[in-house]
Amino acid sequence: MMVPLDPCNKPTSQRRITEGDTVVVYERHDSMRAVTVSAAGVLQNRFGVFRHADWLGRHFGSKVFSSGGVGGKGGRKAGGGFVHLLAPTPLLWTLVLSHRTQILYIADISLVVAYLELVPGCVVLESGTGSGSLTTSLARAVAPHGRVYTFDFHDQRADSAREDFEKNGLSSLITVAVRDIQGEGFPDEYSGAADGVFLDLPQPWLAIPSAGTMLRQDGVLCSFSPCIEQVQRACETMRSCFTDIRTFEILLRTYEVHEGALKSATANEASSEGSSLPGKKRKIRSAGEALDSTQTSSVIARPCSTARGHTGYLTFARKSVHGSQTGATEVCPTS
Ligand SMILES: C[S@@+](CC[C@H](N)C(=O)[O-])C[C@H]1O[C@@H](n2cnc3c(N)ncnc32)[C@H](O)[C@@H]1O
Repeated sequence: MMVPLDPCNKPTSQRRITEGDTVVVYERHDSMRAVTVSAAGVLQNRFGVFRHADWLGRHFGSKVFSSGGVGGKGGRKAGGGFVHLLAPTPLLWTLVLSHRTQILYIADISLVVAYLELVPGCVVLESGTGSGSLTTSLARAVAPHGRVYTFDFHDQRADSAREDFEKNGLSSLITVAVRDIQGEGFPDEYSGAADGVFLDLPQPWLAIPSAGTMLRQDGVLCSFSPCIEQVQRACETMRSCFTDIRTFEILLRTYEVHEGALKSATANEASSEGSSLPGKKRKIRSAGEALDSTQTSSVIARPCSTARGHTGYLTFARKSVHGSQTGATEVCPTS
């Protein structure tokens, strides 16, 4: 049985792994992969050899040890490598899915879900489907009674996305169709029925009039574009039947959190080291410094040296009763 991402199913803590489930094998935050569990399956990684048979019946979230370090089911011997077996939530799925296209990541996805005001029961139209990264989070937001209708003009991408949704138990929430949305617009049958429309297309301005027709009054459109020229052109088109047009760029700063030996220091010294929690007295240690009696082990958070930079611009607009603004459109950062 597959493990649905549908949040209305049992909480992850109550679910046990069975044959055919997709699990996210987690080594660390930047090293994980999706694995389909089969009784005869074996996973080999830098931590050793893991037999899927040892995973069956365990709760999602379990820590499991490699065969070399396993003493019976669930047992542990010193030196055995381990991984965690996590349920494929939309967040994790975005990190492990196979990239058939560029995808949206969780920072942009979070803003999309919030700004489209998605709640259970909503109807969302999306194009293009791409690798289904955003679609998976849209589905969770509208579950259990809502629906995501997603369109891509590329047959194979549509097929692969459909297979992924099926595997993740999302078929009841997502319909995938092949259609040239820039050329033909969204199907008439959804006219006025969409609570939200999302576009990740090379020429979104071609699909915006159709998006306006699909949205219910007050519904929200979002267009994702990597280039500001595309944003400018999309905004110009939106002005005829949308209001409250706003563009955002999300630049995410992540921190590495790890344990280390620390030396006594004042708050000022600590902030010059780039530590978080300003104003609190804490202990720090420079690299290579020897341990002394003032040092303790503590958790350190530092900004990652490689931060993910620009992904794209998210432009949101609300369908208005009386659109048709005049004048030129200019997109520039607010001060
Ligand atoms: C960047 S990908 C979308 C990625 C997606 N947002 C995700 O998070 O996985 C853009 C997709 O738009 C599709 N596409 C491009 N032009 C299209 C059109 N005219 N109609 C429908 N889909 C189109 C492409 O085939 C591609 O799969």
